[in-house]
Amino acid sequence: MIEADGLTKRYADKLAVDHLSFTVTPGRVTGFLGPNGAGKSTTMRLILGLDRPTAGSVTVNGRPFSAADNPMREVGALLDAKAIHGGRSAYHHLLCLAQTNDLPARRVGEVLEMVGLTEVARKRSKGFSLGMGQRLGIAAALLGDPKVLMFDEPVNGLDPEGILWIRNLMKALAAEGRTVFVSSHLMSEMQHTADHLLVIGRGRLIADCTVEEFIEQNSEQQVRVRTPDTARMAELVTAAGGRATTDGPRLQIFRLPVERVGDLAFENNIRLHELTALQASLEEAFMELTKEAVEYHAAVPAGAPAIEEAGKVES
Ligand SMILES: Nc1ncnc2c1ncn2[C@@H]1O[C@H](COP(=O)(O)OP(=O)(O)OP(=O)(O)O)[C@@H](O)[C@H]1O
Repeated sequence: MIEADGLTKRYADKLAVDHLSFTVTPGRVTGFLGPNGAGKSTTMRLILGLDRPTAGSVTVNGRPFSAADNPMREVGALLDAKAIHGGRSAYHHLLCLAQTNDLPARRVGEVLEMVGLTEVARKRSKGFSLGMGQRLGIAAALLGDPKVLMFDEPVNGLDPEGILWIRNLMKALAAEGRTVFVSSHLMSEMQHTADHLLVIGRGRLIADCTVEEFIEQNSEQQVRVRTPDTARMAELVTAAGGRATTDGPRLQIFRLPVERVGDLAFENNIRLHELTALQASLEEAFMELTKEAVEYHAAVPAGAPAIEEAGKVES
């Protein structure tokens, strides 16, 4: 369990983390989402006692992490996968960590097996690919068999197979009753991985809810219909308080639930060839919610077409 209470971090005139209060509970994957520069890494560093808060506090299993008797048994963290001595083999890197943290040497073989690095364990990690480096970082995090795991952007730069592996690992660790806290700016990834979401923008908490609640609360439901009578259907939608845009034989309908659209067609004897409820993707809901909180916006070239309706998924 991780509990933050009014957690705040200021660097000179930059408020990186702004009065964050949240609880990360065991048994589920909690996704920590926010655009670049939102304060995710700073928050994770504060949790691990690598930085001191300007105000507020954060505890791991009820105590500040700096007070932990055996830190690696309590929290396993993957912050920067490249922070490994490249001249050492994966085996020696882990053995060294085990010895300095009073952990049994047999754990080295066990975690190497868990992350699939047994065959290359005696090779220097300098030659490791990005994915192998991530696996080694995760092996180190698992070494102390901790109840709390924190991963900062673990899928960055990984191929689809590596992403799937990390996703399944996180779910399995949560299913064992561990607290799994994972940051990402990839919404689509969190949609498949997280049970619960903490969303931050400019250091502030802007959502603390399940993935389903997040989409429901932050995206507009839309309905798509295909009908030979688009003009009449569009009129009825407008009269009922909705909005419709035409796309050939299809209508995209906003502000009316799918049941209401179906009833309107039925009551007015309009033939429908399609009636589909569209739910915005997590990506879209996230962009909508954080658009005010993004630090740096790219300038849109004058005359560039607006991109709309991207990322809709059928629900
Ligand atoms: N040591 C530091 N000194 C000064 N400013 C810092 C320091 N560390 C972070 N910041 C600033 O604090 C803000 C939050 O940064 P942080 O790295 O926590 O964000 P993030 O959400 O992890 O972003 P990203 O996804 O880009 O890694 C940023 O504006 C960053 O520039």
